[in-house]
Amino acid sequence: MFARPISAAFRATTRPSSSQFASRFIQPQSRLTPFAVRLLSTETKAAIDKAVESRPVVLFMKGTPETPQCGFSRASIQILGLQGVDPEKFAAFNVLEDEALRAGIKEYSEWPTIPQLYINKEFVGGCDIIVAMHQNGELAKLLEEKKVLVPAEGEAPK
Ligand SMILES: N[C@@H](CCC(=O)N[C@@H](CS)C(=O)NCC(=O)O)C(=O)O
Ligand code: FES
Repeated sequence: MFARPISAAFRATTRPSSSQFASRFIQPQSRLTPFAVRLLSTETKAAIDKAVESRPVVLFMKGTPETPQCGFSRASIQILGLQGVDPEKFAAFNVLEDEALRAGIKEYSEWPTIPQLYINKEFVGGCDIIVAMHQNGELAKLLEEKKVLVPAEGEAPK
């Protein structure tokens, strides 16, 4: 399932009524507050939960696997391809299609940048981590363990 956009779902669920609108934006008590301001709405969180659960391997990226719009997303998708991730077990979500997703995923994962990789609903990391895990063999081990690779010829499908 490559590049199935969830922007429609986001648009449908994140438009607030005027009364909801104010409550989405909690003002910090002071400029020195140690706590981050929470912007992630329940609706956006639910939509991201759904995206993360949609397939075993999920990449939030800029652009699509066929046409990445950033080198970090391109490198990440290339590595998943090189590793032999089964397209049936993979979904990509284009954050450039939805501002709520682009902002929301950063808070959801507590990670400030795109791309972001999830495997079996667990956040793995961004591009640097994907590259490092690709180089040190950890990614191959993880993908094998989670049975998300295209079966080798002659191997029974998992
Ligand atoms: N070092 C990062 C590189 C990714 C990165 O720096 N992404 C930037 C530029 S594409 C980003 O997402 N900035 C925030 C944004 O564009 O919303 C990683 O390991 O993933
Ligand atoms: S879009 Fe400029 S570095 Fe990713």
